[in-house]
Parts: sequence; C-alpha cells; structure tokens
Amino acid sequence: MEIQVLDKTFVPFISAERIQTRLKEIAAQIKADLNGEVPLFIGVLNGSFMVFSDLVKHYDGDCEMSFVKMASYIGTQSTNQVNQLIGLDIDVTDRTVIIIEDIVDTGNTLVALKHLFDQQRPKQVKICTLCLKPEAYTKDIPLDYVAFEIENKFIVGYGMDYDKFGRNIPEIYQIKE
Ligand SMILES: O=P(O)(O)OC[C@H]1O[C@H](OP(=O)(O)OP(=O)(O)O)[C@H](O)[C@@H]1O
Ligand SMILES: Nc1nc2[nH]cnc2c(=O)[nH]1
Repeated sequence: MEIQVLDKTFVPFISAERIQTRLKEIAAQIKADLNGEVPLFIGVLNGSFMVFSDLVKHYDGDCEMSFVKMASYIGTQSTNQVNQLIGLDIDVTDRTVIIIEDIVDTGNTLVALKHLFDQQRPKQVKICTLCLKPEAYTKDIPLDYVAFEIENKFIVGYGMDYDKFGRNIPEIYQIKE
C-alpha cells in the first residue's frame, strides 16, 4: 500500500521480514570473519539507529558499541558537505571497527568517516551498510557487508527520513515517480 510522507508518495520496497533475514546472515558473516576478535560497532546517527539495533541483537558474541553523528542530506538531496555533529568518544587504536550505515549513496559520508578513523590507528575498519546505490556510489572505499543493492531512487523508513519524517516506519519504502 502506498504511503504519504509530507508532500511525497512512497511505495513498499523492502519488507521488515527481508531486512531481518539479511541482517541475521550478515551478523553471522561478521562473526565468522573476525576469528574471535571483539568488534567495535560504530553506528552512524541518525539513520542507522534501527539497523544498528537489529544487527547487534543478531550478533552472537562479545562486542562494544558507540556512535558518531554525521549529516549531509537536506530533503531528498545530498548537500555534498558532510558535517560531523557528534564525534568519536572511544579509543579505536588497534581495534577492529565495523561502521554501520543505513545507506551508502554518493559515499560522501563514508569518505568523511574514513578521515575521522584514519586520524587514529585502528587495526582495521570494515563497512557494513543496509542499502547501497551502486549507480550513485563513485568512491573507491570497499564495502565489506551490503544487505541490499538498490536502484538510484530515494527511499524512506527503517531509520531513514524524508525531511525528518518517516524514520519510524518499520520497513523500507521507495519514492513513487
Ligand atoms: O553516501 P551519502 O550520499 O553521503 O549518503 C548516505 C548518508 O545519508 C544519510 O544520512 P543523512 O546525512 O541524511 O543524515 P541522517 O543519518 O541524520 O538522516 C545516511 O544515513 C547516510 O549516512
Ligand atoms: N532517507 C534517505 N536518506 C538518504 N541518504 C542518502 N540516500 C538516501 C535515501 O535514498 N533516502
């Protein structure tokens, strides 16, 4: 069923069930890849709060977690300038860091995050994202865990907003054009 968020109409795109199935698989893959090492999960606020919460619930092992807050989007457009609103409050030296994103689009946010982490000396930094728009992603930072590759259309729900609204929708909707 179509939904309305502010002035735009959205159609169902990825169900809550499909999201959970992929997150379970990815949590198991991360665990297997780390060979007993304790990861430090870093959520990128605001958008990642739902995927972060569900992914760590599926992660069957010890882990630490923290958050940073970045913002680049106004409405449905990237501003090309990424602002860091809340920085790292934890020492990442020699740690295996797993950055958790809701979506990678242009990759501008990821580049800013990489700069932030490279200033310290983590053992390794892996990137996990719920959604990736391959047509929009122009950067060369490798993405380690991608739940869904999607077309280059604006989506909302499951943490992702349209002009601050729609984050609480439990599944993902795509803009109707
Ligand atoms: O690859 P990019 O083009 O940089 O886009 C991806 C970023 O855009 C969204 O954040 P936004 O800046 O909208 O802030 P929010 O998480 O508070 O919604 C999303 O959560 C990603 O962090
Ligand atoms: N809500 C939302 N935020 C984004 N940030 C980058 N791409 C998107 C998108 O498609 N939807």
